[in-house]
Amino acid sequence: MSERAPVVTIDGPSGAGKGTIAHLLAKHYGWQLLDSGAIYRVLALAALHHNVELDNEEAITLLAAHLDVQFLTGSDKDAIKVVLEGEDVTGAIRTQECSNAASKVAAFPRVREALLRRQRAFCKAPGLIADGRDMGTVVFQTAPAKLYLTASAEERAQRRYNQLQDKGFDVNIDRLLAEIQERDERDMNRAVAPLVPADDALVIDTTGIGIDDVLARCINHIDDRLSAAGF
Ligand SMILES: Nc1ncnc2c1ncn2[C@@H]1O[C@H](COP(=O)(O)OP(=O)(O)OP(=O)(O)O)[C@@H](O)[C@H]1O
Ligand SMILES: Nc1ccn([C@@H]2O[C@H](COP(=O)(O)O)[C@@H](O)[C@H]2O)c(=O)n1
Repeated sequence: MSERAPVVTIDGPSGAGKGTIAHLLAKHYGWQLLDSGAIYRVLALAALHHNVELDNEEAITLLAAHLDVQFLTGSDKDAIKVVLEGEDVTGAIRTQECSNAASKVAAFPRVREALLRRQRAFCKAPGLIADGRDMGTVVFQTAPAKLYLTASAEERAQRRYNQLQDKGFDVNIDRLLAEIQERDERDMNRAVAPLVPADDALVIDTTGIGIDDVLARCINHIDDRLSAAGF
């Protein structure tokens, strides 16, 4: 990690609003953005493409160590293009199949180890907003400002339902809720880097709170923590 580039970590379960807030914060501060979930999603997709069994830790670790992925920012800074082995997979990594597969491969300790350096390389001046599950607890443990966003599983399922409906997908809310609960269970109870708030994270329960309010609370906290840390 570059010595003086500050990192803000945002962890939490699926649908808590991490990605939304991370993008807004990256824009607000003019910093780099790490969507670490996208790395696990790309790895899962690579496994599916190469017919690697999702329970084969050794083969998945090898894939992780050699993952040929690029995150490209074009003129529209909000849109990050994800390219796996030369193929644009920006949309393909967002399917429900890929979400579940990502959370399976993410449970392997050696896979997580193999992806650590790649994630830390995102930390560059003037600063980094890092979104994931273990950003504050493992990957950027010394970050000066840490956030943990959460919301009830029902609200998170409703948000995902609205998001998918807006995109024209026909979805079933009970199924979305079951998938969110299954992923929470796997992410929170795995042996390595389980999803928990870092001891020094500000936890925000966003149930019933709009995006603008959540953003304002995050900025207040970050500004306080950065100035306390001398940034
Ligand atoms: N506070 C909020 N109130 C209402 N809707 C929200 C709020 N925060 C985010 N959303 C909406 O919820 C959906 C999911 O948000 P987002 O993708 O940011 O979640 P996430 O935590 O990054 O999920 P994942 O970990 O699965 O990527 C989006 O459609 C977003 O606009
Ligand atoms: N730091 C992280 C980020 C993600 N994961 C796993 O990947 C899955 C997909 O993540 P999204 O944020 O894109 O939904 C997630 O369910 C986790 O299993 C992780 O382990 N660590």
